[in-house]
Amino acid sequence: MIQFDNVVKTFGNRHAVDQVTFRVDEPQMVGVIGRSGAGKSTLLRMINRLTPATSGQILFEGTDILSLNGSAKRRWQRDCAMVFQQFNLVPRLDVVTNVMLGRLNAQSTLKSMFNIFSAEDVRNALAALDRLGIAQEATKRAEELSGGQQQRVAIARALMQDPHLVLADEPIASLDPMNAKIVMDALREIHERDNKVVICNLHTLDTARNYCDRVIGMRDGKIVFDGAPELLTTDVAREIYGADENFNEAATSTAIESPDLSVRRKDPAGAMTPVAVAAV
Ligand SMILES: Nc1ncnc2c1ncn2[C@@H]1O[C@H](COP(=O)(O)OP(=O)(O)OP(=O)(O)O)[C@@H](O)[C@H]1O
Repeated sequence: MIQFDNVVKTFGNRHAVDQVTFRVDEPQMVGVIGRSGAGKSTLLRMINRLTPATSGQILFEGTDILSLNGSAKRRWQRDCAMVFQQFNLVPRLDVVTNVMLGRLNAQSTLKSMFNIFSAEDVRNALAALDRLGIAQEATKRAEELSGGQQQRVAIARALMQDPHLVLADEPIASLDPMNAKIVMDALREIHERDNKVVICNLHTLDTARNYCDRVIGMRDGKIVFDGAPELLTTDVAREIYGADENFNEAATSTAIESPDLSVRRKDPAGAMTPVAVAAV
């Protein structure tokens, strides 16, 4: 599916992402963790070409996405939907229009300029909002919604893109624990029901452990851990976060109540397996 080969991103003489190589070969929910400045956002932003890579290759199903230009690049950006920490909605527009903006790259420039959407777009947007449990807010302005509701609108907008993969850059960093759980549950549901790759930057270890099939740990731009959440011991976490023996996991906790993934996480063959034996 997606493959990184020796990807580097430098800002001046600083390596934000340093020789990163990994591949995701099946629809997985991948959590990327690491302390602030480790390179998580830069990694994600290179996938959808918001940040240009300095060198290396990113392949999606064999296509070198770093060399895409013009309409091919726009099509790719539609195919990998991005969810941001700050939601990136248009505050004064109503919710349903915000969701339909996910279709923009799929329509003509003229239609895009005037926000002209078809009846089918409206139906699909309402269905996406319904799936996220907020269809009743469709006619409100985005700015009238709580943070958690706005993030669900942003996820509905991502769904409108019918993406190949969903990239979420610290989607719960601005949310309280209850809304964080709703948003993480929604991302997990998209992964499971639609069989999508979801790559999610997370600040907190417990969220990565609870929701992800695979965790990538970054430190100083490099991948220092790549494995199943069960392998993410305190010692490994210490290495990722660069903390000494006084490292306290609670400092990276959001206290989200754990979902019961024991009956949900899939093995590579698609069969359900308990968390303890789930493979990367
Ligand atoms: N546009 C930029 N210009 C210069 N330096 C940048 C830019 N974007 C990121 N960096 C630097 O690259 C490094 C990695 O940043 P990045 O935002 O990817 O880290 P992060 O792990 O996502 O951090 P956080 O969790 O705080 O968002 C940092 O040292 C950062 O200062």
